[in-house]
Amino acid sequence: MIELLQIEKVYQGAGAAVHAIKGIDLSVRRGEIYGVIGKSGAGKSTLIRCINMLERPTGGRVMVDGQDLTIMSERQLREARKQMGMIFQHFNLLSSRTVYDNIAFPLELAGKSRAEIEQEVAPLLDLVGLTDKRDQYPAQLSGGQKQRVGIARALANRPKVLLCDEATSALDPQTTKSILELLKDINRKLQLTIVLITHEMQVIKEICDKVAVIENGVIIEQGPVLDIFTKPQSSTTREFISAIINHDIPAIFADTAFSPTPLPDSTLVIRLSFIGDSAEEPVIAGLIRRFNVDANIIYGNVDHIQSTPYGTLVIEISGEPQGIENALNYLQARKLGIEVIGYVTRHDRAAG
Ligand SMILES: Nc1ncnc2c1ncn2[C@@H]1O[C@H](COP(=O)(O)OP(=O)(O)OP(=O)(O)O)[C@@H](O)[C@H]1O
Repeated sequence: MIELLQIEKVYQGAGAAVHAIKGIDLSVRRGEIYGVIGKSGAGKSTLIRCINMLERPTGGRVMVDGQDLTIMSERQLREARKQMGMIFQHFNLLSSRTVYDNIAFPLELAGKSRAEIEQEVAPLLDLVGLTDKRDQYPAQLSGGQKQRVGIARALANRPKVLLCDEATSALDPQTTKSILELLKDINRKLQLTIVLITHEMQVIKEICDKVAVIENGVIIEQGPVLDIFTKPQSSTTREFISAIINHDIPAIFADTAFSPTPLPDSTLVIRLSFIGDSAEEPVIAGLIRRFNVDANIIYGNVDHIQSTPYGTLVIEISGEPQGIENALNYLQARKLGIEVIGYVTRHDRAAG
């Protein structure tokens, strides 16, 4: 549905030029919810604004539904933009217009009649749960209600894509949850493709199918949310995830020197990630029974990414060297995420 190919964006200001986006490729399938996460200044806003050409990339191509937006005239672009609704952190509602008239605004611009507008707006009010607020003004609404108006307005032209620019960043956690649920709901009901940018991993965890991590104008990691959460590759990604899942080495190992290979009289510390049904399997019990080793759980956590259960366990396996190797091979042969943290001698372990 959306293909970004080698997108570049250089801002030429009065001072030095800012290279905000450096050769980004991104592919979003129809019906997908794709999240882009990054720290302040990483280039998120620039990137999402390149998708609807609010910001013109200085290089690369933007393909939406098979059309190349970068070669369009302003007139063609105005037409193409109708396929893409957008919502904003600070809602950007017109304060002098009622809820109804805010949602009606894009339809008025499109030259629709009063009757046509009523026919379109009424179901949108219903969809976002604001039918009883239709005649109120933005100042009379809560933040969550304002964003619902923003969503309804963004959907007025029946777009295929919804772009969300930090849409929940100004909202409290409870309201954030309800807005994310609404986005998920319209994604399903309307087969809408959603691209969102955020600096909160919780948002990605709640509703996204895929995620890209952006840093200094470059995508440093991308893939299905479950994969990125259970096998983060970069320190930035780990940092984002650590807000929700603890991927750090437990504190008791803080000063421990780990060896990548077995040492005389050492134990093995590993991190296991479970996804889906295997989260329920009694893996540790099996390990102890089969290989005559001991497994000491140092850290454990079970959570859900949307409806999929996943867990992380840090365990220390001790026993005869051959038993430990057999246990590791057994775990690696199963559909579990395994990360070998390292071998540690019992002596170091006691000191740590
Ligand atoms: N209009 C502009 N002119 C010059 N530089 C800009 C402009 N807009 C953004 N930048 C610069 O481009 C870089 C990326 O900014 P951008 O707003 O895309 O990041 P962001 O990840 O959305 O950050 P935030 O979360 O703080 O909004 C930053 O260095 C920023 O200062």
